[in-house]
Amino acid sequence: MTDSDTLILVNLKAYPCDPVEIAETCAAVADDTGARVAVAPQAAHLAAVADTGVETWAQHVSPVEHGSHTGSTLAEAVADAGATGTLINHSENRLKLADIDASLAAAERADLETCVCANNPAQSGAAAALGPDAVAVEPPELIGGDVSVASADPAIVEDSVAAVEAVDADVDLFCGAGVSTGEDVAAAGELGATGVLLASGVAKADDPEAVLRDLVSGV
Ligand SMILES: O=C(CO)COP(=O)(O)O
Repeated sequence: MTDSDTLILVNLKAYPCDPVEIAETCAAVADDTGARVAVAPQAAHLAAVADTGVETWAQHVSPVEHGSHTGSTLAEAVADAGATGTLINHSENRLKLADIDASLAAAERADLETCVCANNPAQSGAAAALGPDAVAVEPPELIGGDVSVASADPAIVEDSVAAVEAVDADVDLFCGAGVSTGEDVAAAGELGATGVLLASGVAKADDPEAVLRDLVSGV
């Protein structure tokens, strides 16, 4: 990838890492290099992560408005905590079609950038039809593994780029699963992705800063 707008989105899932330490590292690497690096922590950590100055995303927003929705993740609350974007329909938090649509509406109401996750090219095209800012294709069988989607199954990325482009050329295509090196980021870019999602490569790393510096070298 050669575009400094390329997004490297670090999803901390529910890993037992220090979200603020990782956020500070991401902010420092982004400042030093001009790369776009964002962190998606647990909802309860959003404000602390956003306070570091790093671009902050939620992992999910609920398909609800203000009201009687105990246990929900309200888009407006996520935005108040400092998030500027949100994942929707992650492989580990799948939603029904109508709920993806309503979560997108909630995120848009709160002025959050949106990325809907998908398993494969057909789902990528379907997700694009709902009008998010981006779709992220992440084959579930490669999530958490050592081999990047871009090398294990490049056709999934290329076909998803084409499927999204055919539906709405304004929607970006990101990819994820097994991404952990600058080479992986560069390979994703060559296939047409304009961002990567990753988790274990940073959240479980002994030296997250070294991994992040390598990752941004592929932008
Ligand atoms: O699910 C992912 C990011 O949202 C990918 O996870 P890994 O980077 O651990 O494969």
